[in-house]
Amino acid sequence: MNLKISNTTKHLSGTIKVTGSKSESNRLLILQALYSNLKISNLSNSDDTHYLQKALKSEDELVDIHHAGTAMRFLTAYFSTLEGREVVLTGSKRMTERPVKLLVDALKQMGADISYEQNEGYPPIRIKGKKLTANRVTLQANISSQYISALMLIAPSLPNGLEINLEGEITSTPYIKMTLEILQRLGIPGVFEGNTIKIEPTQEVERQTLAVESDWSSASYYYSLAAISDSADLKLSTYRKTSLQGDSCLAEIYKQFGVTTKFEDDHIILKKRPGTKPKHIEENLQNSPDIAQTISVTCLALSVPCKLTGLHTLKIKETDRLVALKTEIEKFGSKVKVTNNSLELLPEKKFSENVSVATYNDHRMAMAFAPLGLKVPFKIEDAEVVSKSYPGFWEDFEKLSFKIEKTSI
Ligand SMILES: O=C(O)C1=C[C@@H](OP(=O)(O)O)[C@@H](O)[C@H](O)C1
Ligand SMILES: C=C(OP(=O)(O)O)C(=O)O
Repeated sequence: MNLKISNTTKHLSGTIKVTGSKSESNRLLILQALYSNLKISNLSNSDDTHYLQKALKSEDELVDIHHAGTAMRFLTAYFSTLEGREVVLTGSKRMTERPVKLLVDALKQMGADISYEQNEGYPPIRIKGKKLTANRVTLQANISSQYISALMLIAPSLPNGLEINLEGEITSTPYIKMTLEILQRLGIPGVFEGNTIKIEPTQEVERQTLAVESDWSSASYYYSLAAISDSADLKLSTYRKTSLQGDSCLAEIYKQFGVTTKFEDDHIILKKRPGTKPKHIEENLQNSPDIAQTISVTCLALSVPCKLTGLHTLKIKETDRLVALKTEIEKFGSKVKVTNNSLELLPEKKFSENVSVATYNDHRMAMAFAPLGLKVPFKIEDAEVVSKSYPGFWEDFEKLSFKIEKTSI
């Protein structure tokens, strides 16, 4: 499905209920599989969460989690602990290019039986579930925090708990802290100090319901809309002032664009102070890689030069996001320089017309570009990709006066 999008509204206003955080949901689902006393509310309706739920219920040997990276990593650890169960865990073509070696090696250190079905280091993998008794593991922490969260999630179910020693610079740290805090909220003792994480063995947790906060990465597209608009008044629910999600740093980052965030009850109100535009933007996004695309496009729309660093994980996500951003932003006439871990935007004041943005099976390519419709009409290819994290995205944008038409390219 290709969409032509535009929006000529001067003042943006509306109320949007954003789906639950995919990161929180996917952690809680693994924990629910280990501790049946746990109930979850406001679960994400994303494809990734859906495929994880399906995988956890499946009794088949072949388990396919499509594009869901966290599900792939979390299930690799989970299935390794299921005694007597044998699965082949696979995903989309892109998933077979997303590395799992560091996680597999760590699990093997703990006694797991995992082998590669095709290419060493990548899915599909065959896992023969075993009782894992080792209580100490070391792994490199600068490639993906998902490997570390995966180990932390199974840690309390191991007979001796787990001590995880992290080597090298730790990337995407807020996601590790989110995992720890969710464990602690369930009553599972754990600490993360320096380069060491320790999780205590826990047989049972108390009966309880944990409420998932709505997704902050999804909120980023509304921050971008507010920043690009002449004026805005947007109400997003359900959000909390103290979030487990690192992407809540958006509230701070978008102040530079004149976007204010007011926390009220269970929602936030975004307002745009008219006439505020930064001279340039410089951010290290090592702790919040998923908002790199959003910020790049906000800056493109406002012709604000920007330099984003800490982007070394972007190459192994749904697509190589650095290359994808450069290719698609340059279609609008601006220049982009990328390295292995940074992106620099050298914007032009005008936008090329009749651009068609390719999305590379990456939900965030579609959603990050969408707010640019406030400045110039353009097309988005394969717009249904948004369902990976936010299936209702286009309906929600229509509520904000976006004109969205199906088109052939
Ligand atoms: O643990 C998580 O829920 C996630 C961790 C991050 O991945 P990396 O640690 O690979 O950067 C993030 O990009 C991803 O969308 C979700
Ligand atoms: C990187 C992402 O997801 P995952 O790694 O779980 O596929 C994302 O949602 O931006």
